[in-house]
Amino acid sequence: MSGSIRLSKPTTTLTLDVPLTSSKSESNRALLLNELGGGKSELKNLSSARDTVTMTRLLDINEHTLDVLDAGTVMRFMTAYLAMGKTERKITGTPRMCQRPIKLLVDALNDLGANITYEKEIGFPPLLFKPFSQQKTNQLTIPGNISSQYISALLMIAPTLPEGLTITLEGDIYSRPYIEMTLNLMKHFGVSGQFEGHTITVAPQNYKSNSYTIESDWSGASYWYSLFALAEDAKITLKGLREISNQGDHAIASIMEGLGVKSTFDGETVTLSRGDILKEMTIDFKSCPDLAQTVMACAAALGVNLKMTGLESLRIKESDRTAAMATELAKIGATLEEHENGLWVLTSPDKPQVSGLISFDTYDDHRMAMALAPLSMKFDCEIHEPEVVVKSYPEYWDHLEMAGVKILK
Ligand SMILES: O=C(O)C1=C[C@@H](OP(=O)(O)O)[C@@H](O)[C@H](O)C1
Ligand SMILES: C=C(OP(=O)(O)O)C(=O)O
Repeated sequence: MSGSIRLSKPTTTLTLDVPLTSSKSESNRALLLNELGGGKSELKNLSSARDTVTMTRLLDINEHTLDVLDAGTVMRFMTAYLAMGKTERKITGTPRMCQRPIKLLVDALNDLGANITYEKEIGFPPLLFKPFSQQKTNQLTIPGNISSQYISALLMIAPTLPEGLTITLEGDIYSRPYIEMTLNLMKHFGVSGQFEGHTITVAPQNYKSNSYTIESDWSGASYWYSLFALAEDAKITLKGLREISNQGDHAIASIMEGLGVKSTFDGETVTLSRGDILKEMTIDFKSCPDLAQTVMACAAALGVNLKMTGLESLRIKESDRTAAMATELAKIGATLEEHENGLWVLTSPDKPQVSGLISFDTYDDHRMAMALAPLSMKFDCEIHEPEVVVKSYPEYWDHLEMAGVKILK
């Protein structure tokens, strides 16, 4: 694929009839839980996402230095796993990964009895591991509003500790559905934990083998909701999605009702249909931060204004996502501004004044590329570095093409 691709809208009905990729969040948990349980579980429908390919590869090899590339879950989950190990190891990642904070998790693991140090800057990868000595405490306190991945990582290793673990979450709990996904999958593999108020307790227990079929990716499905909302004519059926899902991003189904998309569930299939579009929406993304870019781009193109909260964690993801979206959506005349107390306001143009090709940058961030691509239903678009999508949805451009989007490579 070249340095950029050009997208233009289909000349016939936009039609998707192939399965989505499956969830990298579920896949990466299932892989680690299987490893902790002796590696005998049958995991079906693992994601093709590079983050999952990386997780599989790193659990398989026995090398000193592990490179997670740009996969946040792999960095955080493997850090907890390696911290419990008996050998000296190192973990590193892309330059951006080495700017994503990890001190809260490292401090928590060191309090437990791990021996982790920083190779370069304190608080950031690369990390160096010496063998775990012995459990020093079974009580930890950690802020709940920075990254749920720290909490998921600690929970998954918790039952393997001789004294188990109680984690108290301080402050607001962000990305809570991801913590619940972790506990639900732990339960599937034979380990129970109690989440009451701000406290999660996991007693010492053994993981057991079990088979598990990974669900399709609701975050990946969000782009199809946006494509549907913006297309003149579309017929979209999304497969392998559960109405009662482990993934908090199934919230896209209710959010998109305000942007004119209704969902009808039938077994594991969701069919999209048209509804009314609101003029303005107020949305809290605290539980579903990965949906924010999709919803902002779609709303901007539909002329819907948004008042948003829960966007704090977007700054420390693959890119500084709020800054990146402000820059890119300005290209269709929308403004995204931060107000007091964590409020963000998207002011969308009534009729975007766009002439000619819009050229979108993607900031090494898969979700920038995937969230902006649906704008091609309304404008001719160019997407730079389209290969970034491999992180979570490698088939994205192929699926768009199959659905009828014209792609010039
Ligand atoms: O645990 C997970 O699988 C994830 C948790 C979320 O991160 P934060 O908890 O850091 O918000 C989410 O943004 C990420 O894509 C996947
Ligand atoms: C934030 C994301 O992933 P991670 O933190 O696992 O890199 C994402 O997929 O949007």
